Amino acid sequence: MVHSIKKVVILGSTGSIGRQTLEVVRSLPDHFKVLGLAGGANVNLLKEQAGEFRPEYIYCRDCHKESACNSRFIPMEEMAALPEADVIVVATPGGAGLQPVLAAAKAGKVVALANKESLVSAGEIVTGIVRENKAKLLPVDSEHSAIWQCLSGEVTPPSRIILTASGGPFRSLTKNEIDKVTPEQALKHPSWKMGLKVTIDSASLMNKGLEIIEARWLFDMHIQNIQVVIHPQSIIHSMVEFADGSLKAQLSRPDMRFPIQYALTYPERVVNHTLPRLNWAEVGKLDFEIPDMTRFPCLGLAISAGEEGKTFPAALCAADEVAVDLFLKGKISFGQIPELIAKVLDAHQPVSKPDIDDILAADAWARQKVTELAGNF
Ligand SMILES: NC(=O)C1=CN([C@@H]2O[C@H](COP(=O)(O)OP(=O)(O)OC[C@H]3O[C@@H](n4cnc5c(N)ncnc54)[C@H](OP(=O)(O)O)[C@@H]3O)[C@@H](O)[C@H]2O)C=CC1
Ligand SMILES: CC(=O)[C@@H](O)[C@H](O)COP(=O)(O)O
Repeated sequence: MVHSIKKVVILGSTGSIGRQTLEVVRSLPDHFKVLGLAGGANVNLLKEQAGEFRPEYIYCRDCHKESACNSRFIPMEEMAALPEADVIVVATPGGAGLQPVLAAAKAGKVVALANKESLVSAGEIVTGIVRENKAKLLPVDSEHSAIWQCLSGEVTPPSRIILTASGGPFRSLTKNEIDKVTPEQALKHPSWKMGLKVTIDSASLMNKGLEIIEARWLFDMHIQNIQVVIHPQSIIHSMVEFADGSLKAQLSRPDMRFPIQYALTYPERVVNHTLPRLNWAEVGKLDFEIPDMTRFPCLGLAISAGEEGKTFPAALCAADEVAVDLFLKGKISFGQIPELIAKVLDAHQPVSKPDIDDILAADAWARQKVTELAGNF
């Protein structure tokens, strides 16, 4: 089949998703050209990537314009809207991902979306701008890529989405034990190698809560029809149930290059011999459990914020981002992450039908509130 070479922009190229995106690009040189790269603090890696992939455009948060490399230095929002770009990979984490997603959506781009917080905080606004400008949101998050793939070819909406969760490293610990774990323990994810923030969110099950809200916007489902099942092997990436009770699931080895490649080559599927195949003899069996919201209160907090809507999800996201950072810096315990978020949500004065300024104000308020509350601990 004849295919054109897609020009790809990668925001967050020095992170876990960014590096794996570049691995996919490297393994399929006839399919992609890197048009732009953006990173934060890891200036040396960004320079190395720029040397190898020779992007026309670059952005680096922590370096001076002239020191990055030979590429043209432009802001991330401008890079996300480049007219010649075929696909924009947004893998900048947390609140830093929102403005690039909005810029790409306003420019009608195809967005391979790894950043989940933008949809959690401002799902209605982002999906509205996507629709108005005929942009496309292609999920990279493994669970949402799985659901997207399961829905392919279906003409009736699903009755239920079942998100799988690894359960994280503390799946079998008691509440008391979980509350006291160290950052080092929490960063040992059993099945995925990811950035710091999403790894801590996985350990607290906040990640699954954020993913419920993300799925709500991506697939236009009520939160009550999105459920979570613990599946420690992380081989089934999620499932969809239809009106007739039939279920579809998507499976692969836990390797983010699968959903990244699918989003980049969509609607085609492309042979890539560097991607690992499932060995059923090695897999042996697949296990499932129901999540325990008493031991993992972050999941319940996210579901409540998602059901309440308004500016609650934006406050949840921002509070979580700051709380995770405080935990990683040793300033609060793991058990204090949900405690702080619950207090922030209790104190939040929500705005109904928020516009983007309301979302940004809720985000700023929650960041300040959580810092203030943590100071009292
Ligand atoms: N990792 C994974 O497997 C998965 C991740 N996701 C989501 O994808 C997103 C990225 O995750 P992940 O790759 O793990 O994160 P990482 O922390 O590994 O990488 C983050 C990237 O963003 C850059 N960055 C951070 N802050 C800024 C900023 N303010 N301005 C510009 N660049 C910035 C970092 O630059 P630098 O390193 O140079 O500082 C780095 O390139 C998150 O939203 C996460 O939830 C979703 C599913 C799976
Ligand atoms: C790899 C990916 O997409 C993550 O969202 C991952 O699923 C996190 O693992 P948990 O299932 O432990 O949250």
